[in-house]
Amino acid sequence: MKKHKIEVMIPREDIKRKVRELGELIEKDIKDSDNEVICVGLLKGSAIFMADLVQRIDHPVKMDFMSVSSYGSSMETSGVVKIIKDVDEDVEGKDIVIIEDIIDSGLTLNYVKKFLLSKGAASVKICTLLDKPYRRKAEVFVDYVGFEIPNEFVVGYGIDYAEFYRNLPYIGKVTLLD
Ligand SMILES: O=P(O)(O)OC[C@H]1O[C@H](OP(=O)(O)OP(=O)(O)O)[C@H](O)[C@@H]1O
Ligand code: HPA
Repeated sequence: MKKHKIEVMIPREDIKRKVRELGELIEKDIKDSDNEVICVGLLKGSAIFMADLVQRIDHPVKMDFMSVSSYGSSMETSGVVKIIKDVDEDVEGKDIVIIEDIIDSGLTLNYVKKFLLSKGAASVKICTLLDKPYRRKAEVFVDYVGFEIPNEFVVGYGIDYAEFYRNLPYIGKVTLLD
């Protein structure tokens, strides 16, 4: 790992408040659906966000996880998305809410949304804690966004730099030092 420093970008109290708001929004949208609702977290980045968010949804939902990889270096995505672990649940006829930590190029969510629709999901919505809209390579409609952030490399609350820092309770900005 290169020499770097980390500064707080979004403190834990702001994340807490936002997670509560997102949970309420999702609850409002799903509570009248006759379909089963499955929250699908994308590993590993969404794990902490997902765990907090589902507790803020006052409606019975299932939890499932997918693992997808976009090959690349520790700070860049390559554009090639591959499914490492599929959902366990049958998604046919279900309402899916994909839970993601961050959207950057959009390639991951674009691919996963199409994949779940191709398996017969009745609807697929997307909830991301962070949105970096500046480097989109694929169009994705995001239904629920926590924070729009500048084009900085961030870590914490599930998000990693070379697999470290997922355990930080806040979102931090990484600056490389020379
Ligand atoms: O919009 P994109 O450019 O596709 O980038 C976003 C994806 O990249 C990161 O995942 P990563 O592949 O690093 O896996 P991780 O969740 O295990 O950290 C992040 O968690 C998103 O899933
Ligand atoms: O800012 C980021 N941090 C960590 N992983 C990422 N994947 C896309 N953007 C980021």
